[in-house]
Amino acid sequence: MILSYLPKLQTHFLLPLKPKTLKTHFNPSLLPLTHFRIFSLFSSLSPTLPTQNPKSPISISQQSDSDDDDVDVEEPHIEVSIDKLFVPPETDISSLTSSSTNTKTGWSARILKGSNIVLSKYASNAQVINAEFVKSSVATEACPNDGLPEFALVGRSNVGKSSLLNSLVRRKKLALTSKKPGKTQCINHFRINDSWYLVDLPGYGFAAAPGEVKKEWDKFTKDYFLQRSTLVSVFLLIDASIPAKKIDLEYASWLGQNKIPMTLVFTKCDKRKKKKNGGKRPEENVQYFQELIREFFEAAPPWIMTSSVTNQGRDEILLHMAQLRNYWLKH
Ligand SMILES: Nc1nc2c(ncn2[C@@H]2O[C@H](COP(=O)(O)OP(=O)(O)OP(=O)(O)O)[C@@H](O)[C@H]2O)c(=O)[nH]1
Ligand SMILES: [Mg+2]
Repeated sequence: MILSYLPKLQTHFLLPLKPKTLKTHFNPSLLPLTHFRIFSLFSSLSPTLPTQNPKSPISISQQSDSDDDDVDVEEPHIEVSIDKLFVPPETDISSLTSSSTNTKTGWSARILKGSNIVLSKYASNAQVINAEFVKSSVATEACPNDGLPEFALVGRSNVGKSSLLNSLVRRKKLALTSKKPGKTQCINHFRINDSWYLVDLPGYGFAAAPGEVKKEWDKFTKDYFLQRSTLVSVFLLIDASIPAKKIDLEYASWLGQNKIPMTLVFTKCDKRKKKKNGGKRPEENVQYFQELIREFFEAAPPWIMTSSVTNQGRDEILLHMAQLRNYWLKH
């Protein structure tokens, strides 16, 4: 096995930064939704997309099964232009615009629901059969050294990193969660199916911890990103129930500048009451974030909408992790 970063061969995975510095001020309201090219491609977890004229938008509904007070049953629509799709290497997307299956391989590309991620032939063995906590570390050198591939969950304190991990492994309390920001304080390794790791990290931004302690978290977390050779991709969590935060854009920018592969995971998509959340629906916040991120990235990073309450996006993230992992293992 060659322990190299997945994206080295593909600009789609590299997400190169434009040579720009982050603006100190941004105003999402200056970026109306009409700036998006109206061209939709979506799929559910059905084997192929329905036949569509690529110029006519496809409506996709995302139903919630939660009875949370903050959840409503409105079906959101997000539109993604074809040039904003995340296309894994060796993936032919011609079948996205037709129902035809590649006759040689019997395989046909599709887009994961609530995301811009095209599913490739590498997306196998996505189920979690077992998951176990392995260790907590506060330095990269102290992390497990068995060479297994891993995915790290990072994001602002309280964004839902530990909750997402529990959702992915279908366990309520494998990772500890709290309403109080600052719960996770170490690099926590969880081994999945004895073959790969999910890594829960401390949050950045506001946390119930002294400044010096938070600086220390930031230092060992960033050192881990820069040094960890088995890190396949970072999953940067963004709260979709509130408008974009500058600190999240700065974090995405830092990851990009350091060429660290990244997937954006929008959390708390079940929180849909406009009044409670600054007047925007999660899908609107997601779209604004896409627009803002375009300032810093030449290619669209992969992104996906999730909820640890309704488990929205759980199967899709596992499929995406499977394709990143299997590609990494073969290259
Ligand atoms: N409605 C809703 N609440 C969520 C979701 N994910 C997490 N939460 C809540 O958000 C709070 C923080 O969740 P955690 O998973 O502990 O967040 P974290 O990012 O690990 O936080 P730190 O470890 O402190 O950095 C908890 O009260 C969770 O129940 C979600 O998808 N929807
Ligand atoms: Mg946590």
